[in-house]
Amino acid sequence: WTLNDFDIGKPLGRGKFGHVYLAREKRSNHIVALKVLFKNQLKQSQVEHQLRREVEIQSHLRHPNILRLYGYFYDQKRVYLILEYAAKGELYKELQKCKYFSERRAATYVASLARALIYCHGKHVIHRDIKPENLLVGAQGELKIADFGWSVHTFNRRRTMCGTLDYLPPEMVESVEHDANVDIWSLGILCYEFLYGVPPFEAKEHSDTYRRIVQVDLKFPSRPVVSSAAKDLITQMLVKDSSQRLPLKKLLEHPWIVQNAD
Ligand SMILES: CC(C)CCNC(=O)Cn1cc(-c2ccc3c(-c4nc5ccccc5[nH]4)n[nH]c3c2)cn1
Repeated sequence: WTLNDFDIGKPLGRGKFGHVYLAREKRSNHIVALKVLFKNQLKQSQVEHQLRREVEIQSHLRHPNILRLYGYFYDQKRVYLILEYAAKGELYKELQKCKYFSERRAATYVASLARALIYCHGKHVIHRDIKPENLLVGAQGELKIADFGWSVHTFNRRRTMCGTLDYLPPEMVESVEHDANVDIWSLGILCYEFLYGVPPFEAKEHSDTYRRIVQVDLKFPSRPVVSSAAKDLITQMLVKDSSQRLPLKKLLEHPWIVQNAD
């Protein structure tokens, strides 16, 4: 591929992804999202090898709820990622607009994310960074894990935690090694945020958020009204001991998911 294979359209997202443009591949008229990364920026942050590894992983992941990486190419100064275009944009904008989701919508999203994570874990890929900012919505309203987090992961390794801590499980906050069960925790956080509009351990100061996470200081507000089945599921996912968290396969059999997910 080269840049000449594409007609470039409007910028997507708000530049927080770096530069991502709507683009159309000329021969097939296929619409894609073209992400442009500057080589000198990659060099500065020593992420070239990480990027190559992420590209390698992502190009082998084929799942309806994981945003496709179709390919990549580069020129003198830039690396271009040819990504799937998600017609309905960023999920968190939708969440901000309607404050919180219905139980049916939340359960449908959680079930599709659980299936995507089961697929990833089956391929020994973990920590798909599933906070709302990393989720896009396809033309049929289906969720797509876009995993912008690859750069956040990398920088996190080199710098103190930046951005929100809300999604980090105790083992990561206490920076002990983590396994696929971190994704169960993050999905529990996401499920809570879908239903209440805010993550469970949110606090003004990072230090307070840390403390609430490691103490699993889980409280359910009285508003909005949420079913006890939903609260039961969240309680089984937000468990400090990662080996005691509800396995994703069991999540798909939980009454709240069975009764509410489409
Ligand atoms: C290193 C590598 C393999 C990771 C690959 N993943 C990324 O680079 C993550 N990433 C995805 C994007 C991205 C951003 C926005 C979109 C969109 C999109 N559709 C929209 C519709 C309306 C409004 C905004 C939209 N953005 N579709 N696909 C996208 C893809 C940006 N970075």
